[in-house]
Amino acid sequence: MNVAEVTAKAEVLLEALPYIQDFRGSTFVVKYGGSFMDDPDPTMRTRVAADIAFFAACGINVVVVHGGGKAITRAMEASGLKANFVNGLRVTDEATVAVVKKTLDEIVNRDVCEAMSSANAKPKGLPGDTVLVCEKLVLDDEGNAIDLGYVGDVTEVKVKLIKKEIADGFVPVISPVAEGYDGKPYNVNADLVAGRVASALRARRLVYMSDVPGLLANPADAASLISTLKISQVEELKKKGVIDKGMRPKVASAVRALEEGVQRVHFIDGRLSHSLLLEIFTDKGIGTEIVQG
Ligand SMILES: Nc1ncnc2c1ncn2[C@@H]1O[C@H](COP(=O)(O)OP(=O)(O)O)[C@@H](O)[C@H]1O
Ligand SMILES: CC(=O)N[C@@H](CCC(=O)OP(=O)(O)O)C(=O)O
Repeated sequence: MNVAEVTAKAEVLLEALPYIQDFRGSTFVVKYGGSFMDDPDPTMRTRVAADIAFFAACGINVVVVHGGGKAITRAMEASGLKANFVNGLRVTDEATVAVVKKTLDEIVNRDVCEAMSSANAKPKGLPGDTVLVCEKLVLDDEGNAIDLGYVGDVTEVKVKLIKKEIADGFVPVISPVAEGYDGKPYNVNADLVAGRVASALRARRLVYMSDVPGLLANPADAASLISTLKISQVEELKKKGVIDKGMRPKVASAVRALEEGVQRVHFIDGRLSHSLLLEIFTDKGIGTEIVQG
């Protein structure tokens, strides 16, 4: 390696220094997206896990919430059940919620923890219904009455239990299931869980990783990235159909988290090598940042 190459490497490290100094002791919540986790290339998951290990080594308290929508749909099909979504949320009857819980806790959570262990990130898998309480979801994101079956809306995050794991040096890895007031497990959209967990922990950063570069003005055109989205622009983009499908719960929970005190919310592409590190530790982010205003 010549001097210029060595210097360039040092410069990259130094660019991260003020961020590392500033973020030490802060809490980040990372939504480990369902879609990109499904990629057949396992190195994708390992790279994200390495980024999380990097944060943890810098003294940042990372909490992971994972999805698993595609894995659930596959497991439903294998059981002869048909997946059906309303505004990005899965219609969940009694047979479906059993498949959801089994798939998330026994397959996806284990996979995420394995990827993190291989990057020495010290994961601690937490079935969501051990740390999240919910009521049945009865209103959609427009305030209209809705009945999706066993779909919950998180009302309590057991912050003490999560903080205890962090204090013991673990990265909590939470599945998107919550315990209802009837003691039964409910299916909760993972983006909504990530937002509620971030608010409850007063996180400094909430990062949603998915399989798109961020929020796109035209979902069919990857080059149409909206770098900064103000809360005041959300309604219009919803009316135009730009914020649709899986983006609806993502944007709704991002807005709510900001209103509840989370400092910044990012949407980034989990398929892109080390997008998490680049978004947080460099001067120019790469995805969509959602801000107050
Ligand atoms: N304006 C938009 N920009 C980007 N993606 C969009 C947009 N509108 C809808 N989407 C869809 O949202 C999906 C991401 O949400 P979701 O399926 O819930 O992903 P994940 O499971 O990774 O959280 C994208 O794959 C895309 O199909
Ligand atoms: C109520 C609801 O829709 N729950 C989601 C939970 C998993 C999830 O959100 O996974 P992704 O992040 O991969 O989409 C579902 O059943 O698909």
